Amino acid sequence: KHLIQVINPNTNVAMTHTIAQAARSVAAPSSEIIAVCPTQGVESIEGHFDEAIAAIGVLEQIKRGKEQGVSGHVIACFGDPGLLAARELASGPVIGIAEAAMHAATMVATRFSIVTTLPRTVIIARHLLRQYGFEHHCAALHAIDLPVLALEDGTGLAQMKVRERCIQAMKEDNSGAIVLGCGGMANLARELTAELGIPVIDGVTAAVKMVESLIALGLGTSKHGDLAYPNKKPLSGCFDMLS
Ligand SMILES: NC(=O)NC1=NC(=O)NC1=O
Repeated sequence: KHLIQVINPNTNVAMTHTIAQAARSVAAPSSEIIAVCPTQGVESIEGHFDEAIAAIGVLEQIKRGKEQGVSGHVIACFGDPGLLAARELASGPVIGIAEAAMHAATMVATRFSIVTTLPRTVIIARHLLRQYGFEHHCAALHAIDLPVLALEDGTGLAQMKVRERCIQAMKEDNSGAIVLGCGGMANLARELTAELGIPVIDGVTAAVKMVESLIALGLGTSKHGDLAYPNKKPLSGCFDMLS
């Protein structure tokens, strides 16, 4: 069995469960999903400040996963917080859910739209589109204008808004696919794909399958150059947990 660590970078236990369920729904029989979230940090990630905090928790979990002998890691937040730092620490592959969903979308459509949570997180998705080279593949970005944890409040309002926004995007953007812009939306993709008749892509499930593929190909994170293990140096205060 290959252990695959799926990290919810926020500390919300309900969302960690949503993410874990989605990951396990597609995991191969040869994979075992270990779903975790930081021991300390922020309950939802809705901007640059939250991402900076969450990145430390991601690194702490990457280190723990390595100690547990996991074969690969997923960063299950649509900002892919701490992705490159995590790749320096990791031996196996590390894939972010935005990266995974965007790549999958470009394989099934020439253009895709993104439906995310708060308007202020749209800029983070834009930065990732540029970083990954997908600016010209993304036709539009939409926000349901609800906070991330509305997806776990049990009212179904956020899920209804996601559905409405996906239908609107399909009509307005002339995109062939839609990317769900939050780890907490992971359980909505299959139903929306069936109902809308358009690939609606969740990054958690996409990332799990991509990590499995890289593991099967014998591809870990390159340790040649900038993703080599961090230079050894003393880490002071609370950061000594990372040394
Ligand atoms: N765009 C987002 O909603 N990002 C996210 N914040 C979280 O806490 N999890 C996400 O996926």
